[in-house]
Amino acid sequence: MRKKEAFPWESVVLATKNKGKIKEFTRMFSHWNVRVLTMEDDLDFPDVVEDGETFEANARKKAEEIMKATGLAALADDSGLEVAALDGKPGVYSARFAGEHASDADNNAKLVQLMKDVPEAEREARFVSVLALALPGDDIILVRGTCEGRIVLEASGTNGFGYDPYFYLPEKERTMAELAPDEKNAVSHRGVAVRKLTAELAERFA
Ligand SMILES: O=c1nc[nH]c2c1ncn2[C@H]1C[C@H](O)[C@@H](COP(=O)(O)OP(=O)(O)OP(=O)(O)O)O1
Ligand SMILES: [Mg+2]
Repeated sequence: MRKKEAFPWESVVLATKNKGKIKEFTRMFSHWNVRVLTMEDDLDFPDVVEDGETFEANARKKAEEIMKATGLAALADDSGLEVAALDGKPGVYSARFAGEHASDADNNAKLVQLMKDVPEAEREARFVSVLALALPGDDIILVRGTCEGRIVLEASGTNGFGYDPYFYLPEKERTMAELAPDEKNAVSHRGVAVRKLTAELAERFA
């Protein structure tokens, strides 16, 4: 059996309302020595306004507010898609690209609309995930993971969430939504960030 990763607290609460993220974190933390709680557990879970201009600012805000409300170590993820031909958009506005209450389908439709006249060779994009782990007290750890790919105009695959069906990974010759959960975690922005967080915790709390 795989050795459990050390975690300095007994529990961690996932400071997110995104079911796709919850699935991915739960899977990645299954070999951590920690109890993972979510908004489904009976916790005080306030709505956090994401008004920061950077992934770091929003991740920090989500983690700190949920840590304060629950009294538990809280892990937040602020993530999104940066498209080169769109000057890095939608970036921190990825969840609200097509409007305040936009669905993944609405956001993807807007992406395809804006990308359809961009030559295929110029469709580079990257996913970014910034994780903030707010520890009880004032301590906070921030890490950033990225994943490079290309935008495609036709959806492929049904795994994952968000922009995954339109995000093609040249080295895998598949979209993110065509990868199995463990394959996604091995290459994704979120997977990269989780491994950085593991290393940081090992260094600080060895
Ligand atoms: O692996 C991913 N695969 C596809 N799309 C992704 C991914 N990671 C982030 N994304 C997109 C979804 C959403 O449009 C935005 C995140 O927005 P973001 O505010 O961080 O998350 P959210 O509002 O869904 O949940 P919450 O803030 O409660 O964590 O980027
Ligand atoms: Mg959000």
